Amino acid sequence: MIPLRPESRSGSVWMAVVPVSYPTSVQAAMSDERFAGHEGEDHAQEVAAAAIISAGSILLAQRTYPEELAGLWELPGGKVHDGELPAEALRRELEEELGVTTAIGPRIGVDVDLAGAGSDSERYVLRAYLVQLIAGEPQPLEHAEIRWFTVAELRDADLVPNDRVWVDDLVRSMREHV
Ligand SMILES: Nc1nc2c([nH]c(=O)n2[C@H]2C[C@H](O)[C@@H](COP(=O)(O)OP(=O)(O)OP(=O)(O)O)O2)c(=O)[nH]1
Repeated sequence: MIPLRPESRSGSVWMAVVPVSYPTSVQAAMSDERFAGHEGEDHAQEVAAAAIISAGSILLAQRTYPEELAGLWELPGGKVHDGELPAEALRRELEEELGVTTAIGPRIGVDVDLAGAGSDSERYVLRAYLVQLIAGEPQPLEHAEIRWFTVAELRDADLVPNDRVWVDDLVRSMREHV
């Protein structure tokens, strides 16, 4: 069985979570990303990843491919398609990968350059967003497994290499959402 929401341990209530409104400045910054970089040759496609944090734990997903990443843990998410906003793409990916409805919040951590993430010659940049679960019970629809990690477990986890730079930022957010 998949360990589900960490609140089942603490007994606190999850189902009452409602979408949050983010400040206009945050929304504007997120919208602007669709147009960022289109001027020059330096344009990078985005991979959007979700930091789903609750009761001091974070939901990670175990990759099945490619071979060098199989078995490692990542934030669920995926590539932003042409014409999509990052938040739209992330909501779509989380519906596809976990079967949940989500609200996408502000960015967390630094941008990570992904060398050769695609089969094409595109450059990719990986970005993480704080995300709230709105409806549905997360399921591993496209991953080997999903699991809630405590701070200690996250520090010890076999993360995909690119995500390791985010650990301190994730821990800070986990401590704010206890
Ligand atoms: N989703 C996700 N991808 C990550 C993370 N860290 C990291 O290096 N990546 C890399 C792995 C992949 O090279 C790329 C994202 O690919 P993906 O396979 O998740 O995205 P996707 O579903 O849209 O792509 P595709 O397989 O359909 O082409 O970013 C992370 O935390 N989450």
